[in-house]
Amino acid sequence: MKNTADITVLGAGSYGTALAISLASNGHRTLLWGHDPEHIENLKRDHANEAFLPGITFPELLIPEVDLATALAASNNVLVVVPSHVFGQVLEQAKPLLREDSRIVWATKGLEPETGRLLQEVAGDVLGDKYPLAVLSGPTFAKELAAGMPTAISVAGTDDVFTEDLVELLHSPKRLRVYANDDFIGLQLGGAVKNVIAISAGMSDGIGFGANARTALITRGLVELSRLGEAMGAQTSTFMGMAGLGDLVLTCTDNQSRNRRFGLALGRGQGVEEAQEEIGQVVEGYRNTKEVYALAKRLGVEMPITEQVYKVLYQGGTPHEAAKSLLAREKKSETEDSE
Ligand SMILES: NC(=O)C1=CN([C@@H]2O[C@H](COP(=O)(O)OP(=O)(O)OC[C@H]3O[C@@H](n4cnc5c(N)ncnc54)[C@H](OP(=O)(O)O)[C@@H]3O)[C@@H](O)[C@H]2O)C=CC1
Ligand SMILES: O=C(CO)COP(=O)(O)O
Repeated sequence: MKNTADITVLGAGSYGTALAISLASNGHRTLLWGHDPEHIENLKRDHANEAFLPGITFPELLIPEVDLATALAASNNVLVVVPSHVFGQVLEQAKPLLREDSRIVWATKGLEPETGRLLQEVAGDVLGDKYPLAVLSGPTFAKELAAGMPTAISVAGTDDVFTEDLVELLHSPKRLRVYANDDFIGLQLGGAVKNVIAISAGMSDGIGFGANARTALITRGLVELSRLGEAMGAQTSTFMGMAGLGDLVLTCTDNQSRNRRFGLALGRGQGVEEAQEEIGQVVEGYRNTKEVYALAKRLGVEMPITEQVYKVLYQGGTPHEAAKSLLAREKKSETEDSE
């Protein structure tokens, strides 16, 4: 009995812990696995994750676990919440320890480094097509979720029963609305591209531009996301929902976003490395700008904001030059799609 759980969460950083708190608050026994034994000892001792979510006490049903085999044997529902650059590696580690009936969902937002593949492709590559897969995506700052503040999120995947079960596990009439969605690709892409646009919004504010510029970036960022989504087989209507417009507005406008704060620092003249170090947590958009830009080029999709963020992060461009280039673009119709 001791080792059974309703769900196991892999990744004991800010978002993995917040989701584990939310699930346990819903009355589900939740194992939270992390790879650092000292960190997990601290979680057990403090009944809180003081390193990532200070001051938030764990519900009783949240159990920190350091042994991956124990964590994966405890439940067939496995929620992966590690940064995208270690996603494949963590699945490789998990693979020999999974159960026959395991089902895998992730809340990681990003693409695979170097290849730019969607995480569904990475999961398929590592695990084959035996396990149901799903993704959670939407505007959800870890701290607010963990504090039980009202939040909404979307879930989509390969298996309707799994998607519905995830809605049941996560949904709370008091705190968390969970929308089922059938656009697996769109939800993943929205979560990756919004990080890049949040960096651009941060840069704009860091330079000292105002609400007009920020809003223009969000709006045209949404157009870039929709164009890329269309080229990849997503449903463009998805991007008017939680994983598109929702997450863009959240991360482009609020300083809880690490991607936005990273952009702010760059806009104020800090270097890329210094800005990342100062944030001290994962800034998915840093790596993912490279992947999103490469993907857009490969598919022939025009993404001028993404291109400018890429130039600042990887080609020595400055935020001022990026702004100048965007403003100096050819005049065009707002609804024109190809240019
Ligand atoms: N925070 C948020 O509000 C939200 C985050 N997300 C997404 O969730 C994902 C995780 O982000 P978040 O929790 O915020 O990041 P954090 O930086 O807060 O935490 C990342 C965690 O992953 C751990 N980790 C790193 N490498 C490995 C590994 N190889 N095996 C196991 N664990 C590892 C880190 O451990 P260590 O510290 O030891 O390196 C750390 O505990 C990202 O893709 C992010 O975009 C999505 C929505 C909201
Ligand atoms: O994805 C997030 C909120 O939905 C978190 O954003 P950051 O990774 O920019 O902090």
